[in-house]
Amino acid sequence: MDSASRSAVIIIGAGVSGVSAAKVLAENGISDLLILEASDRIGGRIRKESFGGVSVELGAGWIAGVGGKASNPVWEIAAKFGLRTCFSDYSNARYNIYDQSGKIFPSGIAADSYNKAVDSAIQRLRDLESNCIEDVPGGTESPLTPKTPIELAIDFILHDFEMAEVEPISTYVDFGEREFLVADERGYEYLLYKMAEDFLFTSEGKILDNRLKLNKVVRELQHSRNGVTVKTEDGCIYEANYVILSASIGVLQSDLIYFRPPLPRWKTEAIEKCDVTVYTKIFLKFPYKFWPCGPDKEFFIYAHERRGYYTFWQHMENAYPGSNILVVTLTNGESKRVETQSDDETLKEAMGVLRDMFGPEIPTATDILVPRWWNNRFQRGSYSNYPIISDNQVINDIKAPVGRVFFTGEHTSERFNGYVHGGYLAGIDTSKALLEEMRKDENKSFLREPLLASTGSLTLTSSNTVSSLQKCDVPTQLYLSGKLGIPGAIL
Ligand SMILES: Cc1cc2nc3c(=O)[nH]c(=O)nc-3n(C[C@H](O)[C@H](O)[C@H](O)COP(=O)(O)OP(=O)(O)OC[C@H]3O[C@@H](n4cnc5c(N)ncnc54)[C@H](O)[C@@H]3O)c2cc1C
Repeated sequence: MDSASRSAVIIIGAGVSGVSAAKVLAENGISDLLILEASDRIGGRIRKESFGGVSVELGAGWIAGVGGKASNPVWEIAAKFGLRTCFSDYSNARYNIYDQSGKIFPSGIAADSYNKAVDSAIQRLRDLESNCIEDVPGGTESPLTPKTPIELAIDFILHDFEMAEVEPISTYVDFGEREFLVADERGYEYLLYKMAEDFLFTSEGKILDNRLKLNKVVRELQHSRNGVTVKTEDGCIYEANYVILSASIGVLQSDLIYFRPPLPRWKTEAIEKCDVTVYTKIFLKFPYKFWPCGPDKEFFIYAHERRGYYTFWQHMENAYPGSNILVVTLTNGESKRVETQSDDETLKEAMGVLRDMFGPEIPTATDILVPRWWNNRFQRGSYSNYPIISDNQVINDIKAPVGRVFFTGEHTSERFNGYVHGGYLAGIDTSKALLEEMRKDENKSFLREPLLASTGSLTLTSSNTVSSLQKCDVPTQLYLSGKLGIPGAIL
């Protein structure tokens, strides 16, 4: 059992933000770091699994935001390491809408419904901006409120999928509107291993460095001006000068991690204000194809009177020809509902929908994979979703450090929250902010040397500042009196 070993920085979580944060620290000479990850693998919400003979992505699947003026950094890393991807063309999805009797809606009706839904969404946005209505699901009834199955299906596509959002999204504005599906047997997570290789000891594709500790569920963070003590579920205690916490917004909203002293109110209020989207991709394997194939048929939609009921479908023939796999995406309420039932029940429902669309003769899927992001206590959802009209203070408060605890993760990315590149860039930003803080701390310790020398007790160096302070009463008093060290106002 590890007990009270002390590091310069402990990073909690080895998703993309934790790994990118650690890499920046290592590149800046902070090799005395420790990564504590709750699960038995790195990657977090980037996660592949073998299914039906291929590698499927349970979490992030697309590199979103490609082809614009600026280059998406994740796209650059993918290109550098030759990750296999496949362009996703959503533009025809709205012309592949099936009703419950298996008929495809004529393109004119589909186009009219789509335009109506866009008008409705724009109107709603304007109303929200002028504070006419509260942003509640279902909102106020208007003639444009979706009611029929096709309207509900399009409304779902518009609002629950980023590809058809009506308000501009920084990812697409900055990096471009194209999206590429990762279709690589090594998985999207391969990029994380390649990033880790730069600063952790690896051999034959495995990370063997003991600065990465898996299966370490952090349950308590005790923080003070002197440092941070981290307690894990298995009873281990780690100490550090600083902590970077990359757990998701859903985890921060849960009671998994106990802060001592508790986080200040401005922090907890901001954390509560951010919504969590649950987004679930259900994979189904069939003995043979019975759906139309081809690039313009990759995505198809099922119109049902229940909004979001097995609405959005994708075949995997473009990514993995011959795989005979379909993917259906559920969100929020439907995701949570399905997470609580057995996979057999889910299979039955999905088959009912497919038989509506393609007839009673189609074969039953031979295998099903249902990820459970909501019930995963290390995730509690899929990604952050700030209110459309949100004030910048919320996100600033979410990412602001509390004393020696720094926060990172996709939810702390002002422009790209919800995306892999958001997590990646957030990790870099947080580490840069921490390095800046460490530099300030170092300068302060340099300034206080003559003062401390006059006490005749000890001289602090930048590397041992915090641990020495902990051991010595006199400088601790000076430190706590606010004359030295980090400002008292932080806590
Ligand atoms: C189903 C789904 C689909 C998505 N699709 C896309 C997509 O197509 N494109 C895209 O760009 N993005 C997509 N995303 C979002 C993207 O995956 C995330 O934005 C990104 O991976 C988040 O990275 P992160 O490092 O912020 O968090 P995480 O990946 O969640 O990393 C945090 C890590 O902290 C660990 N942790 C949590 N609590 C503790 C604890 N107490 N102690 C120790 N460790 C802890 C977790 O196990 C995890 O490994 C999707 C996400 C999901 C779930």
